[in-house]
Amino acid sequence: MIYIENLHKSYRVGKREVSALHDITLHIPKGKIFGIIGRSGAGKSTLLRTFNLLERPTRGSVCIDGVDMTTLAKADLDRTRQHIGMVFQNFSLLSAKTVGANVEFPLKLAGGFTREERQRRVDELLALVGLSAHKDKYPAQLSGGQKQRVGIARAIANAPRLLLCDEATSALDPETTQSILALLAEINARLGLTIVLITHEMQVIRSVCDQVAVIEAGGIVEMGEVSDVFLHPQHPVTRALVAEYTHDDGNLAGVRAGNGRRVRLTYVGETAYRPILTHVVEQTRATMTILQGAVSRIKDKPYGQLLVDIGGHDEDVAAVIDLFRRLDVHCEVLN
Ligand SMILES: Nc1ncnc2c1ncn2[C@@H]1O[C@H](COP(=O)(O)OP(=O)(O)OP(=O)(O)O)[C@@H](O)[C@H]1O
Repeated sequence: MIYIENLHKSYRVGKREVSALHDITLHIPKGKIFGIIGRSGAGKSTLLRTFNLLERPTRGSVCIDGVDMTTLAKADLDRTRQHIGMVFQNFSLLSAKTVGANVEFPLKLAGGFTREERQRRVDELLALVGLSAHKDKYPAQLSGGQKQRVGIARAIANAPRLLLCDEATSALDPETTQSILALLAEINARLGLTIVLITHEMQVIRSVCDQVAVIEAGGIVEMGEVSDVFLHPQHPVTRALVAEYTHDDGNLAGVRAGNGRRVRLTYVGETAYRPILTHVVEQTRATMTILQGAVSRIKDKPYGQLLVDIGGHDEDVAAVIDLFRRLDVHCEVLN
């Protein structure tokens, strides 16, 4: 649905040309939630803003549903933009207008609706985001999470095909963040809307995204299904972002264990519910010490990740690793 090819963006700062994005190529399938993660200054906002041409690329193409946005004349671009919603970190609500009027605003801009039609649509949208009781309040009377719900209702008012989220949860506390992410997931599932979000938090990616691109210094360094990238990060930047989230640096300085092999075990799907550790301990002669572990979910998929120390004779340790692999457990030997 979205194809970005060989995209470059540079800014002129004084006499210097500063490159913000270089050679970005990515494909986002229809109906998916696609996350772009990176550190501050990596180029996330610039990249997101090229999707609706708020930033015009210096080179390259941005094709949405077969139309290269960079080739559109102003009137066509304005029309196409009405099918691309955007949600902002600071909500960007009109403070002098009520919640209802904020959501109605893009419908008025688009034109073609009667007053009654607009009111019906506003009521529908406020029900969808759980704010029916707040229609006549002003933004200042709402919590951050409620403001973002208004921002989302406004962004999807014209039934866009694509929703761009610019750090939509960065200003919110962890609990509110989860409720907003759940709302985005629900909208994605119910309306089949493609969502592209940028974030600096792996937690956001893990909770809702299907696919992810990791961006660093204006280039994509790793991209793929979230379960692959999160559980088997390859690039140092991705490894660091995952390690910050899991508090797992692979060394666990200060944790004392035997002199065995330190192994990271990763398993996804149904395996997460099976008593595999008991099975392996019963079947082999090695000892096993759990140094760190988590059983959680990547979007809807359960996974487990354990750091263990496996002690015993070399052949016993090898037998354990072999048995884990036969049980579909990914083993990464760290020492
Ligand atoms: N209008 C501009 N003029 C000059 N340089 C810019 C401009 N906008 C962005 N840049 C530069 O482009 C690079 C990418 O910036 P961008 O805002 O896209 O990063 P980011 O990953 O979104 O960062 P953050 O998470 O801090 O918002 C940075 O080096 C930034 O200084």
